[in-house]
Order: sequence, then C-alpha cells, then structure tokens
Amino acid sequence: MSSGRPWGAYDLTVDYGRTNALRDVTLEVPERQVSAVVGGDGAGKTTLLRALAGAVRPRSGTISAPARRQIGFMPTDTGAWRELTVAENMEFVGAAHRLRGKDLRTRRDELLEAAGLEKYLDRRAGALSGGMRHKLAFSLAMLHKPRLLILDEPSTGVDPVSRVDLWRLIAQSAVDGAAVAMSTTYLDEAERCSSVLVLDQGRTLQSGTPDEIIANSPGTITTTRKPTDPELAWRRGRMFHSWHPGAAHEGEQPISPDMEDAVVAAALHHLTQRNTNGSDLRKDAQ
Ligand SMILES: Nc1ncnc2c1ncn2[C@@H]1O[C@H](COP(=O)(O)OP(=O)(O)OP(=O)(O)O)[C@@H](O)[C@H]1O
Repeated sequence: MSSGRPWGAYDLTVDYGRTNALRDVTLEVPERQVSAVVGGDGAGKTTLLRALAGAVRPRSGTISAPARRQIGFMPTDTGAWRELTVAENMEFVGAAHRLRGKDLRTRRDELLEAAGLEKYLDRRAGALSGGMRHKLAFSLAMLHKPRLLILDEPSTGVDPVSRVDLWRLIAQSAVDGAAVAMSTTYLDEAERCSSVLVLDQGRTLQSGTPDEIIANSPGTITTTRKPTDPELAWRRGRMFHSWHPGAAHEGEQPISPDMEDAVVAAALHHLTQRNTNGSDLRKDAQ
C-alpha cells in the first residue's frame, strides 16, 4: 500500500472534455471492508470506480491502488462473454492472468461452487439467468484473488434471491482479505457496507459510516399519508416521508431516518441550498 493510507481515490477531479464528472471526491477503500458509492444517474459512480481501476486519468488528485494484476473489476454490463460457456469464460480470463491447468480448475470450482454455478459449466453465459450471469461475472473478477475488487452496480437488475447470494459472495471476499469498492443504487445494500460515499452531480453529498450518515441527516423527516409539499416528499410503502429544512409542521410526526431517508434528505438539503444561493446571486446581480 503506497504512503501508508488505504487504497482509494483522494481529492479526485475528473473531466471529460468540458464535462466535469467529479470534483474533489475522496473514497477510501480499506482492506477487509466493503466501501459503497451511491448516487443517482450521472452522479459520477462509474467514473470514480474506473479511475480507481486506472482506466480514467484524473485532472487532479491521487489514486492509491495495487498493481493492475492485483485488481479485479466487474463492469455494469456484467463482464461475462455471452457466446462463451461458463467454463470457457473462466479459461479465457484465467489465461489473461496466466492461470491454467490444475490451479485454474481448483480456483474455478471453488468460486463456481460458492456462486451455485458448478452445474452450469457447459452452458453459454448468454443462456444463464440475469442473476446467474452477475454471479459468473463476479467469479471472473475474483478469479485471480485480487487485493482490490471493484464492482460497478453488481446487483442492478438482479432478482431479490440472487441479490442475497451475490451480497454473500461480496461480503465473503472482504472477510477473506480483499478491499472492496462497489457502487449501488440499493440503499439497503449500502447500509450494510463499512462506509458510504453519497455522490450528486460529481460532488460529495455525504460520506462516512452508515450510522454517521444517518446521524448527520439534515432537517427533520416526518411520515404522512398526504404530503403538504410533494416536491419535498417521497413514497415509502403506503406512506410518504417528507423533509423539512427545520422543525416539523404542526400535527406531523417526526421519525428516525434510515439510510434511504438520510440520502434523500441530504439531496433535498443540497438542492434547496443551491436554489437559495442561486436566488441570492440573482438578487446580487440586479
Ligand atoms: N466518456 C464520457 N464522455 C463524456 N462524458 C461522460 C463520459 N462518461 C461519463 N460522462 C459524464 O460524466 C458524468 C458522470 O457519469 P458516470 O457514468 O460516472 O455517472 P454514474 O453515476 O455512473 O451514472 P449512471 O448510474 O447513470 O451510469 C455524467 O455527466 C456523464 O454524462
């Protein structure tokens, strides 16, 4: 590990031409932990993970990562070759890591057994279910026992049962010693990670342990059947949760936020501040 600090991206700024994709973003990825990146479309999650893998050159900031051959990467579009069988996928990736013969077979069988795919060696990846294909892609990323494992939305589009299986594999890889960085759109998954970075339009909205993010939730959250301000409300099951910059309205019941509430509250807080600053700027300009 370089300079004694955990693997990770530090004060990273990335531009694509004129588009600023990340600004001064830091993600620490300690060994034996799962570090999550969450955020909406275009927040910068993929850019951050690709920069960590050395595939994107930042404008400024530093990346602390092991050598390429010690990194495992699972891209959003799964990373398995649909036309190849499960066994051929394993051989193909194994060859890239100079893993062959008995060593490859032993590692392959260990991973496929953990993923519940040992019966499908001769099935084309394109003929596997979505969840199975994600588990295959995860096994491919893990084949060479990487020290840093980078997973871009590994469970998006995966059915709830396969998500549980996938999560078990991810958690086990951290227990076995890997440093894991993953992006996710599922906040219940993020809540189980050691640390969470919340991105919005390339900026850090919140970062810390799930407990810290929940404790730092700005304003007050209430639960109601009919929100007074729909723009500051979101559906939770049959009810709505509403965010208030200050205290709750009279008659509304404040609740203790969970991760989803805390992330939405942080985004709404950021948005209202930006709008307020924008109108102040407009006033100044008059
Ligand atoms: N190759 C590229 N060229 C130009 N702009 C890009 C490129 N890749 C990403 N961007 C832009 O950079 C920003 C961050 O994109 P990124 O894909 O990192 O976000 P994301 O959080 O992964 O989003 P999503 O979940 O929608 O994939 C977006 O504004 C996106 O349009």
